[in-house]
Parts: sequence; C-alpha cells; structure tokens
Amino acid sequence: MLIFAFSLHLHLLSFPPPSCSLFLLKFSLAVSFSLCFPQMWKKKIFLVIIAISTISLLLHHGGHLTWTMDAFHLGCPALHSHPYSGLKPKHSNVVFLKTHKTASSTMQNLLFRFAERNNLTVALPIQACGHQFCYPRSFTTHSVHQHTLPPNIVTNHMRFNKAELKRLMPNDTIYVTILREPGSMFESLFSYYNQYCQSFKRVPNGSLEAFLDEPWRYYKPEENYSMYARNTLTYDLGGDKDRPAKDVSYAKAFVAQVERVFSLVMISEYFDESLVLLRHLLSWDLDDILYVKLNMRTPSSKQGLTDDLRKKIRAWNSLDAQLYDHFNASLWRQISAVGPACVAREVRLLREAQEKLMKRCFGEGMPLVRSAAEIKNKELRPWQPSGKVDIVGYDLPVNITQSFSSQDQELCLRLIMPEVQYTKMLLRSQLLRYRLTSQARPQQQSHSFQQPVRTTLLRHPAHRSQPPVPAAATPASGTGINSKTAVGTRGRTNKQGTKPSQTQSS
Ligand SMILES: Nc1ncnc2c1ncn2[C@@H]1O[C@H](COP(=O)(O)OS(=O)(=O)O)[C@@H](OP(=O)(O)O)[C@H]1O
Repeated sequence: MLIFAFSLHLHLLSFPPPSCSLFLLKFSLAVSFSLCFPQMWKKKIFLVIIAISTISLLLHHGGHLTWTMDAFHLGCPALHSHPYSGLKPKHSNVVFLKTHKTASSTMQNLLFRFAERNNLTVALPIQACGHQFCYPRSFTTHSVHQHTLPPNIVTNHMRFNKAELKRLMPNDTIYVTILREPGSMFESLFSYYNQYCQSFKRVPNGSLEAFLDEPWRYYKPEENYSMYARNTLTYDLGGDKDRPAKDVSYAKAFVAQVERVFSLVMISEYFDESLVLLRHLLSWDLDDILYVKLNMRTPSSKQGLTDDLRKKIRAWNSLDAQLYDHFNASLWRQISAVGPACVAREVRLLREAQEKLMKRCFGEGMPLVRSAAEIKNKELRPWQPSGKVDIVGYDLPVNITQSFSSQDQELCLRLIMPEVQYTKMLLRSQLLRYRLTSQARPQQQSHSFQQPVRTTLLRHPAHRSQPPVPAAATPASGTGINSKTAVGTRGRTNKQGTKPSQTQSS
C-alpha cells in the first residue's frame, strides 16, 4: 500500500502544480500517512487513493486522448525565463499565413484541430471566396464570414495584408508562416498548377526544363494565376513578385518587413524542428503539434531536379530564394539559441508520439497512403488539380474504427481530413455555435472586429475559454504588408480562383 501511495505521489508530482493538483497532492500525502494506522481503514483508503488518482488524471488530461506522458517534461531550459514558464497559458491568437506548396495544409489541419479542441474561433472565408480568402486578391476583412468573428485563428490561404489582419485580430496575435526551398517548391507548383496557370500550360510537353530555359517566353505577369509561376512566396506575403532581381534594396527591405511581422517563419524541410519552435513560442503541449503529412503528390508525379535546374529556379524566383536563405538561417539561429540537443530531443519525442498515434488510428505500420479514387470516404479524398498529377490521402481502416471510442474516431478522422472538407465542416460547426449563442442573446449587437478578450488559454480544462460571442462584420479596406492604414479597432474563387468549392483544394 505504501508503495502504491508513493507511486501516486510521484505521479501527482509529475504534473504541473495548478492549485487543484496541489490540493490532491496534499490530500494523498495525508492519506498515505494514515496508511500506517488501523487495518480496517486500509480498504477504504485504498479506494480513496484510486479515486483521487483517477480524478487527477481526468482533470489533467481534460478527458481527452493524449498520446504521450512526456508533454510536461519537454521544456528546453534556454527558453524558460522563469521557473514556472512551463505553466504559461497556451497562446491562442494566431495568424498562420498559408503559403502555397510548403506543407501549409498539414499546418492548417493542426491549427484547425487545436481550435476545435479548445473551442476557439477560426476566421473562415465567405462562400463567394471558396475555401480561401478570395486569393489571389489581397486579404480584406470583407472576405471573412461574419459568423466566424471575432477570430482566434486565421489559417486559410490568403494574400497577406497586415493592416487588414490587424483590424480583425487581437493585439497579442502571433504571426507565423512557412517557406520551402525554392527548387522543390517550384517543381511542386509547376506540376500542381500545370492546368491552371497559363504560363505553365503553354509550355510544350509541360516541360519544366523548357520553361526555365526561356521563362519570359511563357510567363505573362498580368495573366490569371501568374503568381504560381514566379516568386509565389513573395506574392503570398503581399510583396511584388515581379520586382527585378537587381533591385537589391527592395529584396532586403521586404525580408526585413517579413521579419518584423512574423514571430516564426517555419521551414518545410525542417518541419518538425519548426514545430518545436512553434510549440515553445505558443506554450503549447507536444500533443498540440501532432500531425499527419497531407497533400502529398505520388512519387510518379514528381520530377527530380538537377543542380542546373535548381540554379535556374533560384534565379527565376530570386526574391523567394532570398527569403528562403534568410529565414532558413534564422531558423537555425533560433534552434541554436534554444539548444540543438533540446530541439532534437523534442523532435524525437514528437516522432515517437506520432508513431503511437498512427498505430492507434491506423493499426500497425503507417497510415496507408491512397490515391483519391481508392479512398472510400469522400470526406477524406484530397482535391485533384488535374489528371496529370496525383495527390494522395488516407482512409481509416474499418476493422480499427469499430473498436474506437467516438472521441478517438473524431480525432483520427480530423487528422487526415483534407483542407477543403475540413474548412467546410468547421464552418458548419461554427455557424451552429453562432446560432446557439445568438439565440441566447436578446438582440443582435453591433461589434467591432476585435474583442479584447480570450487572448490566452489556461492549461487547466476547468479554466478553458468559453465559446466566443461572434460579432457582426463592418466594411474595411487595406493594402499589402506595407500598408500603414491599420485602424486598431476593427466570387466564388478557390485555390485557383474559379473552381466550384466542392472540388477545390489548396
Ligand atoms: N510535414 C511535412 N513536411 C514536409 N513536406 C510536407 C509535409 N506535409 C506536406 N508536405 C508537402 O507539402 C506540399 C503540399 O503543400 P501545401 O499543403 O502547402 O500545398 S497547397 O498550397 O495547400 O496546395 C506537398 O509537396 P509535394 O508532394 O512536393 O507537392 C507535400 O508533400
């Protein structure tokens, strides 16, 4: 009995000490002392200990499925400015600029799941914008569905516009984005948008080599979807994709501007390392950054790149190349500051936790990657941009799902849900929540976009934020990242700008 009580103490001590766990700890200590007393009490005390242990576990994990017990033992010392920094509330106001072909759908899925778990509001596009904020037009608050206001999280594709986002988001919002090495990114864009982007479509035999030999022969800057054919990252970030390479001062100033706005620029080649930095930046747990890779092409849809092709791609997309070089270096500086060994340890723990989760959702081995046609559940089929490229997705194995609790099933389903379907599902659930909360309000009130409330999530489930009260949209305007028009209060397009939303993807 004493051994059991002692192990219970260790278990409780391994938790962060919110007042409730502390109380339970003291209580269980008192109980264990009483174990030294008469036999007749032992059975009762044993039951009490079991009950305390179960309650503390439930309180700690919020009744949610967690995939690792390491979540609270991860802290990298260099990031801890004071002894209790591990207890900092989770930050919940985040803009993630979803750039193209950079692993951004995987990130978006992670953010959607975080929002749902914590009852947060995600700003979603109006129907006329499909599942994007009317990309390729510059973001404005007009493109946000008014029943998804005021938001905590913004993550759907947009062309970045800081001034407009400032009108929408609380002041403590953290801005994050992701970049990819220009060679592999451009190769991915070239194959994905081969039927949408005229600059690519007119190249004989869809040859990447031919395009890169004479890009100006095929590329027309003012044409629809030309942003997929040159400096796409710069364009997504709100910059001028056609600024000549020799305009060095523009490139430098633009990089500096991006650096001022974004607290973290992730790098898709170092996705897990970037996630560890993100976890620290937002004070999230390891469980909050688990993911499954989404929106991948099959190997047969990919083309290997020679050094010569890579060089040509960098020269053609020189602004993107400068962005990438700068932020790749700065990612590694941040990793150095945290401690490379510490980041490596967290990456390892992340991968182990991910493996456990995969086994739970998909059985032994990794989830089976499938072509869209092979996926039975249409909610899980990724959008296919053309017959010339295969985007793979996943299905849940039937025999496994039968043994699942409904909570497990929901988690596993969401992990592999593609962007378009998840955006729609989230919109439906947020609209429902809006209706329920507005029924409870006597009269529709007019709000500014921002509600300076709910800036952080307390870790203890009992203190989690309440469903936010949505506000009505007000007209607004603004320009790109350079805009100085921040106020401080507050068509049916798709990834390509035109396709029907049911079939869209990013
Ligand atoms: N975790 C992780 N790490 C590294 N790379 C990853 C990851 N998840 C997705 N991917 C790759 O990202 C590409 C898809 O990017 P996006 O989801 O941003 O595309 S989209 O613009 O939303 O359509 C796509 O690249 P390609 O397969 O080369 O096209 C995915 O394979």
